[in-house]
Amino acid sequence: MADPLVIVRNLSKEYRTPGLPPVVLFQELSFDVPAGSMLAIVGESGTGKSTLLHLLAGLDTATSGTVQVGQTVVSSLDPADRAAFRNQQIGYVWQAHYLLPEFTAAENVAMPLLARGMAPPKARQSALRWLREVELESRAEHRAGELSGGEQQRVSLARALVTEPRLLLADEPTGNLDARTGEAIFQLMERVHREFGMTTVLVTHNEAFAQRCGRVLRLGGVRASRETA
Ligand SMILES: Nc1ncnc2c1ncn2[C@@H]1O[C@H](COP(=O)(O)OP(=O)(O)OP(=O)(O)O)[C@@H](O)[C@H]1O
Repeated sequence: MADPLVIVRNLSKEYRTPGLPPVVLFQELSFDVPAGSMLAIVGESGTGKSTLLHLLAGLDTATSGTVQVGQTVVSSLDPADRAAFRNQQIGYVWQAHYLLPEFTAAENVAMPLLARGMAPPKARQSALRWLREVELESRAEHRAGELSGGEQQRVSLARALVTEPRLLLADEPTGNLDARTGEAIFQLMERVHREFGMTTVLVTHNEAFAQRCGRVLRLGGVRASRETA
């Protein structure tokens, strides 16, 4: 078994609003994600799947417990260091892909590299390479707003991968797509995982996709049960 890339220990998350009962998402959750593996997070709506992904990415802070990615204890970073950690180590595929519709596919994919200060021609070259990987090079010069939902999700995947992150996090990447397009996106993620050994954690409502990941973490109420993770 490979060394863990992600180590989660005793992670709890609850929301407290004065005058309202606390919302407890999960308590004392502990699991590892071995380097090079693919983990699905499943569970009913509202059980905290997106919140857990946010905690892994350092987009949110836990009530207690720790999240470590590689040598970085994400849960103890200040906000500026968390942002730097995300830019350097995390690729994130959002459910609503958040592409900039007026910019071309290539420009959208290049953006994380430009944000790092890479020279535009070099960033463009990498963007085109990743658009080729997601089989969308022919649409590189089309505005994102002109692409179909499935094509936009492929651009979003290329944008998440262009920085060659250590960890790919995807929040229901097939959620808004028809079954055939969802299958194509999932196959693409499987291929990236296989060919690049990309450690991948994805949230899905699709049990068949979850089983294909090999490792499943099921969230349910205040108790999170581990199946094969
Ligand atoms: N600031 C907040 N205050 C109180 N409750 C919150 C707050 N933010 C999120 N929640 C609650 O936390 C719960 C978990 O939300 P989350 O989006 O992580 O669930 P999910 O499992 O990803 O759901 P879905 O499958 O519907 O996307 C929800 O019930 C939500 O209302």
